[in-house]
Amino acid sequence: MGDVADLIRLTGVSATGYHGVLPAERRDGQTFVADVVLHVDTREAAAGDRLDATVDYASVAVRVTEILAGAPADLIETVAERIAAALLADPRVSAVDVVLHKPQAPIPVPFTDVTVEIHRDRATPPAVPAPGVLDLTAGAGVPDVVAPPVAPLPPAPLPPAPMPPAPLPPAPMPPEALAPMPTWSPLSDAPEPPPVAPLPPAPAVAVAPVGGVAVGAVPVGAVPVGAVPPTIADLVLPTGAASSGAPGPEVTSPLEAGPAADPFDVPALVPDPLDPAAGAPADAALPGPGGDAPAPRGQHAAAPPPSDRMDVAPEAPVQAVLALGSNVGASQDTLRAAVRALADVPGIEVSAVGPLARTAAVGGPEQPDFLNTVVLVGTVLSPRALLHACLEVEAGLGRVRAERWGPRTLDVDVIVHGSTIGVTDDLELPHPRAHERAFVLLPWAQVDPGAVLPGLGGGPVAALAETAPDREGVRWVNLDWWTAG
Ligand SMILES: Nc1ncnc2c1ncn2[C@@H]1O[C@H](COP(=O)(O)OP(=O)(O)OP(=O)(O)O)[C@@H](O)[C@H]1O
Ligand SMILES: Nc1nc2c(c(=O)[nH]1)N=C(CO)CN2
Repeated sequence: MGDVADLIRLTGVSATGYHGVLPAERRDGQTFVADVVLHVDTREAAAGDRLDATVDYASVAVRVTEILAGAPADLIETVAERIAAALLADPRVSAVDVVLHKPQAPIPVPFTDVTVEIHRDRATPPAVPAPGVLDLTAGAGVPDVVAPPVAPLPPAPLPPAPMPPAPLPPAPMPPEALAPMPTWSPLSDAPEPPPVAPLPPAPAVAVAPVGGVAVGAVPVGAVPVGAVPPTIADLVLPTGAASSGAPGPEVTSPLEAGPAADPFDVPALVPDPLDPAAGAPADAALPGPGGDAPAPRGQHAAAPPPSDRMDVAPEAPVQAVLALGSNVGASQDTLRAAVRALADVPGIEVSAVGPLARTAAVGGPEQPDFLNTVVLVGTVLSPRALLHACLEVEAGLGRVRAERWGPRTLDVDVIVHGSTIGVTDDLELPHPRAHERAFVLLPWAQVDPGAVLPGLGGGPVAALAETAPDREGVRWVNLDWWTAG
């Protein structure tokens, strides 16, 4: 058998794992990808056309995934060795080649990938026992960190713009092998984990009304086992399905909408103070400390005139886009709480929630990756009132402003408010850096593929996302985190 040069090659098997020496790697996880080559004499299987006489590549893929998502190791060398050991445990395999990729490794300069590549055979056996053998020895293999209790699925690779449905992970596994992803628990890494029942498929429409949606404590990076990522079309809110109360604004591209339906339409930027319909001052629309409703429309004629265009409240709801980010604490829970808090603000109707992206930090000191998403809202608040609502939500969830672009529990930026374009001391619209931030543009383009960023440097959001310098640092963590939670 050893002299036969038959090879079974399996490439691109990926899973989120918790390997690495940095605490953030142990806490947040990242994508690991394995390519394996099995040296197997395939003649007997071919002659009899018998699967049982060869190595079932689907089982190999599942086993590799278990190891990638399994007990954390400091080194990818160790993970590669474990894979080699597990595959060589099959006596029909005379040798294995393993390439282990860590494309999101914390390397402080641009890079594409880092790999280790090993060859093991009967003469050069693996340096570690196969996981499962290892785990039977007292104390061995017990991970020293607490990782999410649910094994995360590999993040969906970024779809090429302009946004076809996100492809499934590349492993060529049959459906029955895909559904029961192994569960890894920090307390036991049992050699043969019981199969996990797949959840029902993800709902057809991933964008949910906010009111009344149950909030589950989903750990960062976790995707419900068996959940099928929604298609991009699923992520686009059907008009009118947005809010729990009055119909929400249309969430369509200004390119697609006719002039009368332009979601970026706002009244004149500098309203006639004598015209009561022209706009309310920011404070009238801001929720009070007790959550007061904004001033009823038509009752603000006596209010002082707006101080600048950012205080002009639109007559009818306009669409605004808010970008949310977090890289301190239980980020996914924080983002979930933030969306709910925004939805609770009088004058804001959340109409769509974007997918969750894990993104390398842009600017600032060295810091952990962010979780980012965008939220589309319809609002009757003025731009400044909307900003203040965002700042209050940040503060309510514990944000402390320390250093610029430093780590933060929660950041909520106003990206656009209707068609408002302007710069004041405290607010610039559109957000001055949105056009170059893939961590904003990619989730936005996912949830509204036809979106257009107005203003200088603006353009179709999907196209801007394609050239944004931080694009390579963005990975989908969870396409339906909002509805699946
Ligand atoms: N479009 C905008 N959205 C949010 N804040 C803005 C905007 N334009 C100006 N600001 C001002 O920026 C101030 C600082 O915001 P913040 O601390 O969130 O900045 P940052 O998130 O660290 O950096 P960046 O603005 O690059 O995202 C806010 O208090 C607000 O007054
Ligand atoms: N990846 C990422 N990088 C950032 C982010 C963010 O939300 N995500 N926010 C910043 C300031 O708002 C600065 N840098």
